[in-house]
Amino acid sequence: MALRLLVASRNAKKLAELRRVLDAEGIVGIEPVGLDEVPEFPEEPEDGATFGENALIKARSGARATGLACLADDSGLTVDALNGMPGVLSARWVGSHGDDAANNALLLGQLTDVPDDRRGAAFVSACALVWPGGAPGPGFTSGPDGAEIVTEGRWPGSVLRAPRGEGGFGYDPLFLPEGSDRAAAELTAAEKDAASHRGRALRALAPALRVLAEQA
Ligand SMILES: O=P(O)(O)OP(=O)(O)OP(=O)(O)OC[C@H]1O[C@@H](n2cnc3c(O)ncnc32)[C@H](O)[C@@H]1O
Ligand SMILES: [Mg+2]
Repeated sequence: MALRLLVASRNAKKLAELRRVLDAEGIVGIEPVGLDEVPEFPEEPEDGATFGENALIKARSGARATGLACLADDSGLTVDALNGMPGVLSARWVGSHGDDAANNALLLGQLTDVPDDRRGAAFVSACALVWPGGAPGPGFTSGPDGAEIVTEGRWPGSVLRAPRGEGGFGYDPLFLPEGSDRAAAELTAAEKDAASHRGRALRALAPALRVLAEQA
């Protein structure tokens, strides 16, 4: 029987990306389930100082509430000219949560006077996997809600001067990946997954997911 893995995100587009990369990795014996398929549980504030801390907050609370192995991503855009911000505040840069258009407009405004050679930025994703009852073993350490592992992926690039493209979500229309002549929002889903911070973090987690699938 396949092991049920809770993929804990309230962001539908992020969730779709996580599911897509999991699918592409072809890990046999894991069945991803969404938050809408488990009984509701209270959300904990994402108040960590780093992406890794926040990813663990989400994955630990999902695992604790459901008893299922739980995967969570915490991610954002770090902009050099803003000393790494919006960073962990990316989803709520305007103050309220999850308004992509307003976040993008604010970021563009903040960078109006920043010249092209200082518009460097990177997307960062931390993916955390928490396994209740799991043994610390290859890659896993012991945490309060089970064995756990955190991986990180980075996608370097720069911030454009105007939005481009309709794909992806969040800051994708403003992000020009290094070596690309198209914005992240102009890439196909497969192109984004191959290069993105989330794709990289999740692929780094694949060996641990295979261990989990085998021992279930
Ligand atoms: O916490 P969950 O429920 O997973 O959903 P969320 O949208 O709140 O996710 P985060 O707390 O990790 O915040 C991530 C924000 O960073 C931005 N972001 C992350 N990954 C991105 C990507 O691939 N493309 C564009 N923007 C991204 C976007 O604004 C997200 O809302
Ligand atoms: Mg969030």
